[in-house]
Amino acid sequence: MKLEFDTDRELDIIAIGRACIDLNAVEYNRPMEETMTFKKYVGGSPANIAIGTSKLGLKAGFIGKLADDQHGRFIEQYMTGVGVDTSHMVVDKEGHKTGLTFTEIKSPEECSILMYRDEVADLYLDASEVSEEYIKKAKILLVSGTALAKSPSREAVLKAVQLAKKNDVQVFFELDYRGYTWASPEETSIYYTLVAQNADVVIGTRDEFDVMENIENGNNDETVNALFQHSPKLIVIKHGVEGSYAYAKSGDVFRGNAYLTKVLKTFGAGDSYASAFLYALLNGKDIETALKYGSASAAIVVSKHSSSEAMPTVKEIEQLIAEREAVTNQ
Ligand SMILES: Nc1ncnc2c1ncn2[C@@H]1O[C@H](COP(=O)(O)OP(=O)(O)OP(=O)(O)O)[C@@H](O)[C@H]1O
Ligand SMILES: O=C(O)C[C@@H](O)[C@H](O)C(=O)CO
Repeated sequence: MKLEFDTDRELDIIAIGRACIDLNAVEYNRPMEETMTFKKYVGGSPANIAIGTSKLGLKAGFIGKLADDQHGRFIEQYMTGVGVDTSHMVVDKEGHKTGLTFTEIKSPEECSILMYRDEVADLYLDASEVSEEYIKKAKILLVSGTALAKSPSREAVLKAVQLAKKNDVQVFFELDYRGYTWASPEETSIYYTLVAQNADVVIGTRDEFDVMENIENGNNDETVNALFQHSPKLIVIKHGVEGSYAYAKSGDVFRGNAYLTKVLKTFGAGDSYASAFLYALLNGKDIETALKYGSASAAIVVSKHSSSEAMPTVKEIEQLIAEREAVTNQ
């Protein structure tokens, strides 16, 4: 099964949401309390996906709000440098700051993030800063769930979704749940459900779908059956190193296996997976193949230090898939 896209568009994907800074522990395999040095990268799930898809040769754009400071300028320069169209990244004029994420790498299995996101510029994106002319240039609008956490960013995203639907831009919703910015589980569930029901494709971890449904230990079949009553035609549910499942509205279910690797840290897996999954779908690959691209891309990123800078090339992804298939076929 393949997804069809309008080929007559200037951009492949526009991501909307946060572009921030990751500060990744340089001395890893120790707790944050003992970590003295951090390396700076661009971060924020939708920014990572825009960077990842751009490195794979897609034409990616971004809608977001940056702080009017050195960090904001670093993000804009980095994203432009890797080929992302930053023409719709607006600069905040009210003194809001860049979101920071410190990452703790205690061991390859035990990683966590510590977010500083009070009064961050990205959540001040205003609906008036979302342009229909820009959105209609894209094949895909990629929405990050965290951008729904607070107004005015929430309304900006809802407007972007409305404009995408009006202009036949496919809406991909990455649940991307970061508890820190949300007021309550009920509020998250309401906005996640609203956007998921209006999306064409929904991607998230099992835990994130539980957040959407405001339940514990949810069941994939029940989740997808409920969403298939609405707009979605494809739903991807990720289970970490256990792999992922893609459910199509037709009833087909595809399994994506993780590629085991020497893991340095686990964060960045989801964003690299989404980038390569999108790349493969946009390049006419079937869903089974797209799952392999996503898993291979994630395996490469979890073996490296960053999320954004470590995003692989198509050649690296295809090489990893070919190597693993050669071993399996022996
Ligand atoms: N330890 C691992 N080794 C190899 N591949 C992995 C590992 N963890 C995750 N992956 C791959 O990445 C995909 C997405 O991972 P996961 O379900 O952890 O997403 P996520 O929670 O959104 O990621 P993140 O930690 O970046 O938020 C998995 O389906 C799998 O293919
Ligand atoms: O999404 C974030 O804001 C932080 C990311 O940039 C970080 O690299 C990560 O956790 C990716 O999963």
